[in-house]
Parts: sequence; structure tokens; C-alpha cells
Amino acid sequence: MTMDLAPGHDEETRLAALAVLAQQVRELMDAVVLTEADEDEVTSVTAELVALTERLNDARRERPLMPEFAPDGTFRHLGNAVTGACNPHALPLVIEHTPEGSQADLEFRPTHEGPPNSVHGGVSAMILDHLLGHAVATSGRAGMTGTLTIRYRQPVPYGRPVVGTAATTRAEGRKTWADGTISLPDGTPLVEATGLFITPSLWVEAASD
Ligand SMILES: CCCCC/C=C\C/C=C\C/C=C\C/C=C\CCCC(=O)SCCNC(=O)CCNC(=O)[C@H](O)C(C)(C)COP(=O)(O)OP(=O)(O)OC[C@H]1O[C@@H](n2cnc3c(N)ncnc32)[C@H](O)[C@@H]1OP(=O)(O)O
Repeated sequence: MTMDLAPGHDEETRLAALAVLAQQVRELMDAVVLTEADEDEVTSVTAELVALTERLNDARRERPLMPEFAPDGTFRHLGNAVTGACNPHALPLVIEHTPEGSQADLEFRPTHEGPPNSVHGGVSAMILDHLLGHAVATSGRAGMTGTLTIRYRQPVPYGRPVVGTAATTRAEGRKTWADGTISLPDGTPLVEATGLFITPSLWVEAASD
């Protein structure tokens, strides 16, 4: 007997499997940066990975998954480098709306190493860029980053929880400013950001068509 599946069910099941694969690749990346396996073992594992890469490339898209609305109506961008559950590069960041703006509980990984034992400043900046952009988008004024200024106050640890927050501060025409922070759970600020986001004239024109 076959079961009737809701439209899109198969694709949702496939995407869920892809998210599991992406998480396994994150584990793999940490294993690569931490392994002390000998040369023969590293060469052998590499050969297996070449074969796995070829299998996935047998059915290759032209570009990563696009932003879209999920069947439950929520916005998602599964291919995004910061939030994409199907992109191994992403933490992935899970962002919540708060009365103040946007917030995410996060934990960096050994693959994010910059200075020994702490997170690369560019990685912190990337996370804050997205959190600020999210706060701006949820205020109804989605835009592209024009400028992003970062103040690094203390090294960011990996392997333990930290918190990211962001909120808009002012708006003028197509420009929106937002501030954000990565902090320890006790509120100690580690990295602060302020950014200017600009709604591209092309988006405004497309929306008025
Ligand atoms: C990224 C996906 C967004 C999808 C949004 C949809 C839904 C959102 C829902 C959830 C998404 C949540 C979060 C994601 C959002 C963002 C996070 C990631 C953001 C990025 O990772 S994004 C990549 C890096 N970002 C770029 O890749 C920008 C490249 N660039 C351009 O695309 C254009 O350059 C643009 C659009 C910036 C302006 O182009 P344009 O033609 O619309 O405007 P124009 O040039 O006329 O300037 C108008 C006024 O802004 C001033 N101005 C212009 N540029 C400036 C700048 N850079 N700094 C300071 N001021 C600037 C001018 O001086 C003038 O000022 P004034 O009016 O006072 O004279």
C-alpha cells in the first residue's frame, strides 16, 4: 500500500536529510582541524572523501538553496553561509525575535579558530553582520550592508555558549542603522558592532512594479 503524501513532502524529507548531512560535515571539519591521525590514515580518509564528493556531484545544483518560505510559513534560507541548516559553513545561527530586536544563542567551533583558543575576528563580524541585517529586515526595512564597524573588546571563546543580539537604532529614507553585540551569558560584552543597511533602489523599484 502506498501513502498519499502532501505536496512538497518528499522535498521536505530530502531537505531534512540534507541538513543532517550538513551537520555531519561540520563534525567532519572539526575532526579535520583536531585530528592527529598518521599520514597513511589521513591519505586513506581523503580517498574516501574524494569518492563521497563525486557521489554528491552526480546530482549537482548550479547554486545553493535560495531564500524561501517553508511549508509552515516561516522564512528560511537553507543555503545561507550564516543561517543555512543545509550549508556546512553555517553554525547554523538560529535567530529569535525579541521585543528589542534579534537574538541568537550560539556556540563557535574549533573550525572558527583565529588567534589560538579564540574565534577569528572575521567570523564574529560575519555573525554580527547577519544579526544586524536580520534586525533591520524584521523592522520591515530589509537591506544590504553598506558599512559595518566592529569593536573587539575581549577574545571570543569557542566550545562554550555565547549570545548574539541586535536591534535597529534609527532610519532615514532607504538607510537603517543597527547595533549588536556578542556577549558571554552573564552579559559581559565581547564584540560590539554598528552597521548601516541600505535598501537597494532595485528592490524599491521591484516592489513598486
Ligand atoms: C542578503 C539577503 C537579504 C534578503 C532580504 C529579504 C528578506 C530578509 C529576511 C530575513 C533576512 C535576514 C537577514 C539577512 C540580511 C542581511 C544580512 C547580510 C547582509 C550582507 O551580507 S549584504 C552583502 C554585503 N553588501 C553588499 O554587497 C552591498 C553592495 N552594494 C550595493 O549593492 C549597493 O551599493 C547598495 C545597495 C548598498 C546601494 O546602492 P543603491 O543604488 O541602492 O543606492 P545608492 O548608491 O543610490 O545610495 C543611496 C544612499 O546610500 C549611500 N550609500 C550607498 N552605499 C553606501 C555604503 N556602502 N556605505 C555608506 N553609504 C552608502 C549613498 O551615498 C546614498 O546616500 P545619500 O542618499 O545620502 O546620498
